[in-house]
Amino acid sequence: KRRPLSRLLEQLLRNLEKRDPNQFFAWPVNDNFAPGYSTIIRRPMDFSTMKQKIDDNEYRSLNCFISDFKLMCNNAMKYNKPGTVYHKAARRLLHSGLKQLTPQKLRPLGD
Ligand SMILES: NC(=O)c1ccc2nc(N)sc2c1
Repeated sequence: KRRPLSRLLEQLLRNLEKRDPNQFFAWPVNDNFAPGYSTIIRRPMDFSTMKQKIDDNEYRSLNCFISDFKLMCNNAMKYNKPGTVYHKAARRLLHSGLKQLTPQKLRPLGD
């Protein structure tokens, strides 16, 4: 917790979770309610797993954290057909979440 990166990531995670009011991304997707999920999605990811990785100091950088966030959203856009509530929620979460994670001022300097 004391590590500066952990504190930052925990704050960012809380903000991302607020953008998922239906909690579609709160827990690992279960094959029982998502038929064939584990055969279609090779690398599952969800907010609870990201929280555990923060607590276990598994993220070495903000970029690693952002990669897991993108993975989680892209998994949902792969498994769920366009037009479904899940696909729409994933696309919306990805775009609004990235705006928070990579605002212009945070982007590396350069062209
Ligand atoms: N994150 C997801 O892809 C996701 C979440 C919840 C859910 N519930 C279903 N019946 S399919 C499904 C997919």
